[in-house]
Amino acid sequence: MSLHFDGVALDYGARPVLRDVTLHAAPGEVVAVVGRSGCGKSTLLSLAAGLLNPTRGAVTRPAGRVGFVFQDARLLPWLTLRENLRLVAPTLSGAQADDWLARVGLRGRGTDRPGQLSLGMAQRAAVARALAVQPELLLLDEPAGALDELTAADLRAELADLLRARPVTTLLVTHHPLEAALLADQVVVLGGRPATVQGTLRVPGARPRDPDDPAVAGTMRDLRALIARADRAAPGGGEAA
Ligand SMILES: Nc1ncnc2c1ncn2[C@@H]1O[C@H](COP(=O)(O)OP(=O)(O)OP(=O)(O)O)[C@@H](O)[C@H]1O
Repeated sequence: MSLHFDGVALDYGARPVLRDVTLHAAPGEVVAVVGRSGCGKSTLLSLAAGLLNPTRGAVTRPAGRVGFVFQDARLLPWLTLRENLRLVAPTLSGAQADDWLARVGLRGRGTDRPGQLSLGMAQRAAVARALAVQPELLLLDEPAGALDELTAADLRAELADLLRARPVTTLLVTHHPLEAALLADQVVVLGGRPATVQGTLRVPGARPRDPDDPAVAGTMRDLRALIARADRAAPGGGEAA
């Protein structure tokens, strides 16, 4: 099922945040959204989740469940990993929950509590929880943002494999050009204040992609050029600008 933003504007009270945002994610497609801090990426995810309504324009969302992964795992510390999964997917048996954990490299950890995990393991458990609901839409908000680079690389590889095994329409917010180049089919660059779509890039090559593939480096170059052009076209577009 697909996700469509058509001419979407969003104001918080009198404050315009997004203007004329159009993007389309076909069924099973991964669309990455990159942009400077504060430009409205989380707002875009809230619109995609149906937690906010656009001020103007239309958001057409897949009917069905939504899986979320945030920058931090947000597991309930007093529950086991198995119980954390079953809290959001109550129809799962304990064995099925363990199976999801095994798919993200956490075989045999179902009875652990979040406090027993490293950051990277907790983040993988959050991915398992998001996918265990069998979502029609997956929303990833900087999923590797809090991880060191080696752990982030593992998580990205894990996500790439999972999304190939079971494609889900996905909106991925990231600051990281490599993450977009590895995981996305399409990258949307947001910029300006209020933020508009400054450009869209189709990422060549089938997923999963090898980080050492020269095509991935080429995508990152193109993406950086697009971001730099967006900065010139819409200066002052973010808190970091
Ligand atoms: N509930 C709200 N009410 C008013 N303003 C808000 C609200 N939520 C966010 N904003 C403002 O809207 C703008 C966009 O915020 P948003 O969190 O969507 O940006 P972002 O690109 O996700 O930022 P970051 O990358 O730092 O997470 C910011 O200027 C923020 O201060």
